[in-house]
Amino acid sequence: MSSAPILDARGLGRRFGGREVVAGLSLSLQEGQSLALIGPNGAGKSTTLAMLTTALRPDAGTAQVGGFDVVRQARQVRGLLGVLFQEPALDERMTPRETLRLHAALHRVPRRDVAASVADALEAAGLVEAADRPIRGFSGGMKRRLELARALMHAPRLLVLDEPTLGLDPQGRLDLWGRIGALRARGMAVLMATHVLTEAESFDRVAILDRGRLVALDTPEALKRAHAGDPAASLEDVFLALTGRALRDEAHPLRPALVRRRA
Ligand SMILES: Nc1ncnc2c1ncn2[C@@H]1O[C@H](COP(=O)(O)OP(=O)(O)OP(=O)(O)O)[C@@H](O)[C@H]1O
Repeated sequence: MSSAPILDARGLGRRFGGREVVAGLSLSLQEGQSLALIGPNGAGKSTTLAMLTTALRPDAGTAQVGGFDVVRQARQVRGLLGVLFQEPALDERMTPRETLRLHAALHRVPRRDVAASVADALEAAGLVEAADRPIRGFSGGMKRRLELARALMHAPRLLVLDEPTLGLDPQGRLDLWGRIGALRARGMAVLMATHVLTEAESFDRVAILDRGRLVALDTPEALKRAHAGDPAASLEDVFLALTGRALRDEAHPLRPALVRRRA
């Protein structure tokens, strides 16, 4: 049981309006490992994460988290996941304390533990002083820290991040990376989709997605050796070698994904 993967997806697929957006996608992740999903806009990264986190029903294949099926056992799956979506998901009229209390209630944290667990999360997020102020006036970095602390409150076994540093200033990015790095060092499994290839470099394995298909999956070093012929190459070079197209390293501020509503 201990060697069972925390995440196991086989032949996952999804269509929108007859168009295959994700096709035949298989990947797995062991406890304590990290996997970065990279690919250009529209490659299917967010759709993949939405299926793996039970937000979207796959129309082909299967996926399990901790041995639970993402479609038939969605509630158990959600209990094992901490998720940071691409688009901030906070009610800005609420305060951090209210937000964390609500999360504790939704995840059935025992009543006697709620105050301590909210206090720990506020401390971890560096939001003790701002705990009772409406989120509305917070910086992007403060909101992200709150979302991360909330995602970790129910001690998830797998943290799923969709473009976690999108929209953050350099200091906010650095701060968030420090936090995610510390979690990885403590053995939390992390699955992340990103455009920022330098952020994927430090992950145990990198999956390259292009037009909904997995084109390579290996350690960053092995990908560079095999596809760019040079261990000093960048993941950008690997993507270019595999697809013949460049992949921009910078997150675009006006990406359509930010304004699109997912069905
Ligand atoms: N609800 C939807 N309805 C119709 N098409 C969709 C929907 N969601 C995603 N798509 C389409 O599926 C394709 C993959 O989108 P997805 O958001 O998964 O890609 P991505 O790799 O995450 O890109 P980005 O980095 O821009 O978010 C895109 O062409 C997108 O327009």
